[in-house]
Amino acid sequence: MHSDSQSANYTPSVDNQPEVVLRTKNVSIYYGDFLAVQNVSLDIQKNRITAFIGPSGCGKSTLLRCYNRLNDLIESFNLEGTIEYQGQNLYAKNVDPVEVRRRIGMVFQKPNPFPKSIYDNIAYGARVNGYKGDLDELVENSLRAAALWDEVKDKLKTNGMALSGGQQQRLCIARAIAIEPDVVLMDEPCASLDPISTLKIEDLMQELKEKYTIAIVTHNMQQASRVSDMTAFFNAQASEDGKRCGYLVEYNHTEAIFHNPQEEATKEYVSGRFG
Ligand SMILES: Nc1ncnc2c1ncn2[C@@H]1O[C@H](COP(=O)(O)OP(=O)(O)OP(=O)(O)O)[C@@H](O)[C@H]1O
Repeated sequence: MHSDSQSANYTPSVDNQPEVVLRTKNVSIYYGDFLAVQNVSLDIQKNRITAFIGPSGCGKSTLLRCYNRLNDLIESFNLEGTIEYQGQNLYAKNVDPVEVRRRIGMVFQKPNPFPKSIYDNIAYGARVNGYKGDLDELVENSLRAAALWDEVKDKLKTNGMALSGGQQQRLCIARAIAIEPDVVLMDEPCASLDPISTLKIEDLMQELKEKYTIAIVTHNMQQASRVSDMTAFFNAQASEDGKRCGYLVEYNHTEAIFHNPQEEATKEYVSGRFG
């Protein structure tokens, strides 16, 4: 199985040895008996944007959710292989998933602000974590970092749900960074946004990567080529039982994936000739 994935799982010899934040080693992911993702190895590098691209069902979101142990909430979920965060096994028995999610935040496809004021959307996590600093300052700084402050500074008591979709998504990003994570995972963060809001989020990502490491799942190849430094292309193929299993075809600098891919499948996918 996976003849091309075996020649692949292509990872570049990386220049300047950037620091690895999340190391994925031979990871296979199951939902019950179903092997959703097979044998993925890739490193997510510090202060870079890593994009996961590939056809529907190849396991991009499944893998992304493993990085902050969100799949733990699914009873049938099982992971083989290892994911190391800052050199530590993320799935070791003594690791607290709640602490993992504090360090590795997530922004979802559909903006999901709390049905609370804009202010409380940001302050909530800090309060829960027993934040001792100045909450007003934290709210302002987080909203500024998410490029939302100027639009909402006069209505911080307004319900977050009353904002536009694009503003809600930036509020969710502000909420994610308010708890000062290291990594922000984004699962198709622009899928429900108009082109202008999408560009705002893309610009924002460029600013955020100065401080955070970002991994993003996107269906939008232009977006991957515009925003990411590294791109992982996944595909799915039928296993013996006819079920489709995802695997990593190729992982490299975004420029190489889009302009000089090593694998035929990548070439076809990025040129739109896939399937
Ligand atoms: N909670 C779950 N229980 C069982 N199977 C699941 C679950 N979540 C995902 N899957 C299956 O795992 C496979 C990978 O799904 P996943 O959503 O990770 O793919 P994806 O590449 O992100 O797809 P898309 O681009 O359509 O979002 C699919 O076959 C999907 O049906």
